[in-house]
Amino acid sequence: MRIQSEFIRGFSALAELGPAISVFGSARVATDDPAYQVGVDVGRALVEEGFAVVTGGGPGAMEAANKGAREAGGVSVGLGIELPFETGLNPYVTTGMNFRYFFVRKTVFVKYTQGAVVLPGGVGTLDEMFEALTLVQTQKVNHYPIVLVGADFWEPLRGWMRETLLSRGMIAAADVERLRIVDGADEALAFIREAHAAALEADPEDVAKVRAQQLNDQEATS
Ligand SMILES: C/C(=C\CNc1ncnc2c1ncn2[C@@H]1O[C@H](COP(=O)(O)O)[C@@H](O)[C@H]1O)CO
Repeated sequence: MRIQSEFIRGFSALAELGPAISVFGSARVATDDPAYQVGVDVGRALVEEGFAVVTGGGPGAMEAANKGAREAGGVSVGLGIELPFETGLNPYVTTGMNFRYFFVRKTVFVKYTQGAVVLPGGVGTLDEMFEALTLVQTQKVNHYPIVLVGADFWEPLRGWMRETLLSRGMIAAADVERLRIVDGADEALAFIREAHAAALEADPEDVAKVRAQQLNDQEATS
């Protein structure tokens, strides 16, 4: 029951959200780390393109993306998580909620966004990135671009995926290509823009359908 109500709360909280992009990334990046500024730039660029920004609402790269989004005057969402060492939502979140369950939160991330920008991070970031990739690989989610920012950080991972996973037949070549690696906010945004336009062209009613589904969810829960 607790799990069910958390799904309902999550769906209700974001039911009115328009086009949005998830931003995943390390909770531990300091504000003076160059990676923090990349997060700020990503948040700002997404808002200027018309997207809401959805992060884990915590510190580090999440805070950076929320900061960029908020300073650009956009919708800055934080899907926080209750942890033994509570950090709370960062001050740049304009729409927030806290989850008890990681798996509910991950569902909300993918359900209410049209793609993901992944900044360098640790196991939490990898978990979120591979969750999204699994859903795309299995076609549970379509037209969901995943862009990894920071070639020096991400290329070794993609190399391992090619040299170990692909060469042993555990993934397909297309799966490796599903992860686009770029440097900087401008390149990330260019990919998201291109992928979003392609999604709309492939299915012009896509955004309208997502919106209608969100409104249905809201009605079902109210
Ligand atoms: C460890 C620290 C803070 C933890 N607080 C978090 N708050 C919100 N979301 C979090 C937190 N920690 C992890 N996440 C989620 O995972 C990703 C980051 O994990 P990583 O292991 O740091 O890469 C992130 O996208 C969040 O969704 C420090 O004080």
